[in-house]
Order: sequence, then structure tokens, then C-alpha cells
Amino acid sequence: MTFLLWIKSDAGKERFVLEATGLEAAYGKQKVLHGLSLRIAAGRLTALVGPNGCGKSTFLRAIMGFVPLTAGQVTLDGKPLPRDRRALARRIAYLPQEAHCPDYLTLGELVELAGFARYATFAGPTERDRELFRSALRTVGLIDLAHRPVNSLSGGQRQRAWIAMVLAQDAEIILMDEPVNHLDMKYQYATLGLVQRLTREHGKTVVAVLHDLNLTAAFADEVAMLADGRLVAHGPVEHTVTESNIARVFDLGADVITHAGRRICMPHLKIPA
Ligand SMILES: Nc1ncnc2c1ncn2[C@@H]1O[C@H](COP(=O)(O)OP(=O)(O)OP(=O)(O)O)[C@@H](O)[C@H]1O
Repeated sequence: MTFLLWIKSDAGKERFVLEATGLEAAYGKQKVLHGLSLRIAAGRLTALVGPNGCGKSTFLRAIMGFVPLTAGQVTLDGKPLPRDRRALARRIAYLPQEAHCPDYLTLGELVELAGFARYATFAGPTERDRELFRSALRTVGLIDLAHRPVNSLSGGQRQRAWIAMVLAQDAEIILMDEPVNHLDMKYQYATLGLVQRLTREHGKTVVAVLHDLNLTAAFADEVAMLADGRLVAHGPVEHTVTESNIARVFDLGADVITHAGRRICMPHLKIPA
């Protein structure tokens, strides 16, 4: 009996794969993160939302070690993050808000770069890697454009190319900074649907910066709301995407209704005097 109870309680226990504790970071004299603490649940899609300039990108960059911390720490499975970039890339894939690549690089070559952390020294991609690249391109609907230079693609196609690169990296944790920027409505839903499947069917952990609260409510398991470099609310959609939080975080009046089981936010339209 005790044994069965033990199994049950352990199975219900949440695993926090990434933990940020008391993060402080600054650009020169401008302090941007003010003691931000956030635990990221494994196998979930956590949406990071908040007003422009509140520190969402800085938080992701701080996790990747691109922004030095003046206080606090980030742990991965309870241990400090690997210092070695290849070791880090095997665990965490990161898609920045604005990604750039050299003019000559084709889409196929871009996606191949994603495997670098897995290749043995002086070795190229294996057949499994190549299948992963093709599958990533098929997933984002760009397999027929693999020969095209990335910089010849439209804004939305390019965004999907970067998403394919992140998928091809095959890391267990994926950090995405505004992944559905530039995408038309179909690909916004398709991309976040895909991200949701990655978490539910493949156990990936995803943290995505999103601006659209309706997309957030449709796809996120957890929502972390930031304001002024601090965590203001964190939890499932029904506890976070609320009229009072929208007012508090975005300084915006809105009605939040439930339609066909989904939360929908309708900001109040103010007619300028
Ligand atoms: N490289 C940088 N050098 C100096 N200041 C920066 C730099 N990057 C960001 N900042 C500043 O830090 C603050 C937080 O920026 P950050 O990009 O983290 O915000 P964000 O929440 O991601 O915003 P957005 O929603 O507009 O993308 C902003 O005031 C921004 O101007």
C-alpha cells in the first residue's frame, strides 16, 4: 500500500528542468532583470508574455549565457548550465528574435548546421541526422525549397526556415523568441500546433515569447507574465490570462470570455478624444 502511494505521488510530481533564481541583469547602467525567478516545467509549453521592453528576450539570452548575470543563477536539472557551447546546444536550442545568416547559405545548409553539436570531431551528419533535417523541412512545409538561398525566401518562409533549424537541432529544451512573428494566420496556428505536439508527444520543453494572448491561451500549458523585469503571474492559462492580469501587466482594459472551451481576449477599443 505504501509502495503504491509512493508511486502515485511521485508520478504526479512536476519536474522543473530549468530553474532561474533571482536573476539580475543589466545593459550598462540600465538594470533589466530585477530578481526574476521562474521554474520551467518539463514537457510543457510555457509562454513568456509581457509588454515591450520588459525583459523577455533578455531572460532567454541570460539562460543561454549571452547576457552576463549580476546576481542569481540558472540551473538545468538542478546543475549549473554546461559552459561548453556544444554541450549546451545538445540540451537547449535557441531561436533569437532576429536571426541572420550569410547570403550564400541555402536552406538545406542552414538546417544542416543545426546538427553541429551532435557531429563527432571531423565527421559530418549521419543518415539519421539527414533524415532529421528532411523531416524538419517537411514539417515547416519547405522541403521543396531546400536548394534556395535563405535570404531569397519571404519573411514568413525565412521564419519557418529558422524554426526548421531549431527542430533539426533535436534538443530537449527549446527557447523561442517570438517564433510566430512574420507568419500568416495559418502558419501561426500550424507552428504553435507543432510546438504543442513536440511537448505532448515527444516530451520536449518549450519556452516561447508570444505577444498574442489569444494564441497564448490556445496553445500554452503555462503562462509566465513579466513586467519590468519581474515575474508578475505564472500558472495555467485560466489563472493567468485574466482581465485583472491584462490590466496590471499591459495597462489595458479587456474582456476575457470563454468560447468553445477557449479563452479569448478582447481589448477595449478606446476612441481617441
Ligand atoms: N543589447 C542591448 N543593449 C542595451 N540595451 C538593451 C539591449 N538589449 C535590450 N536592451 C534594453 O533592455 C530592455 C529589455 O529588452 P528586451 O529585449 O529584453 O525586452 P522584451 O521584453 O524582449 O521586449 P520586446 O517585446 O519589445 O521584444 C529594453 O529597455 C531594451 O531597450
